[in-house]
Amino acid sequence: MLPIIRQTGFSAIKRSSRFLATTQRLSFSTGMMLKENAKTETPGAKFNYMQLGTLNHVAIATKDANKAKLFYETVLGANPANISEKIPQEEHGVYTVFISLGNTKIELLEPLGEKSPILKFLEANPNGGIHHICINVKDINKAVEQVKANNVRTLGNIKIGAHGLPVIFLHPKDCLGVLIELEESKH
Ligand SMILES: C[C@@H](C(=O)O)C(=O)SCCNC(=O)CCNC(=O)[C@H](O)C(C)(C)COP(=O)(O)OP(=O)(O)OC[C@H]1O[C@@H](n2cnc3c(N)ncnc32)[C@H](O)[C@@H]1OP(=O)(O)O
Repeated sequence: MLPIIRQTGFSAIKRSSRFLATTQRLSFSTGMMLKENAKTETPGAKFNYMQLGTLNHVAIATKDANKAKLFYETVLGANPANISEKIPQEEHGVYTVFISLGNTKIELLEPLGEKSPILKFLEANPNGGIHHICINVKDINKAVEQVKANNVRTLGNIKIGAHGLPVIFLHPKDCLGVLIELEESKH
């Protein structure tokens, strides 16, 4: 039994059990070794404070965003009023088109420039495919602190994303094979 449980009574036991369950789930699902001292720290101080929010968008890489946009509109019946223009995101090396679905969005990504981060993905997947998911977080700095404490690599620094809000990408090799973008948002 951990020293913290012996010393601080029943409510601490409940909190510690919840915390340990959380760290065990994290350890199981990511297959990563959690830092040795994490189990003895105050519940919530190092883990689970980033407050994962709703799904912001699912991003689909494509060689031609206008063609993809037409597919969503004409074949899948997306309301044109819910589809954005194709917008260059110079800092990210992509063009984006957003299709609002009410509770979330689809982001169509087309490469912009020779250094676009989605070029290799499209080489490997010439017909395009799901490139990343974006999840809202309340505080991106805390989120970065928490993922780094769990040995998840961030890709580059926090940047301003397509919605004018801070975003950061997490390495797919550290996230069960999924490229994850976190966006600081109230949702
Ligand atoms: C506008 C903005 C916004 O929404 O606000 C955006 O969306 S910007 C959207 C575009 N921006 C970004 O994606 C920024 C973050 N992305 C990156 O830094 C990069 O694209 C990486 C994810 C590191 C991939 O790098 P790179 O293209 O050089 O490929 P790589 O061949 O070295 O990839 C290393 C390993 O990761 C895998 N890998 C690569 N891309 C992946 C993806 N999207 N999902 C899952 N796995 C992926 C590869 O298969 C490879 O695995 P193996 O080693 O097993 O073969």
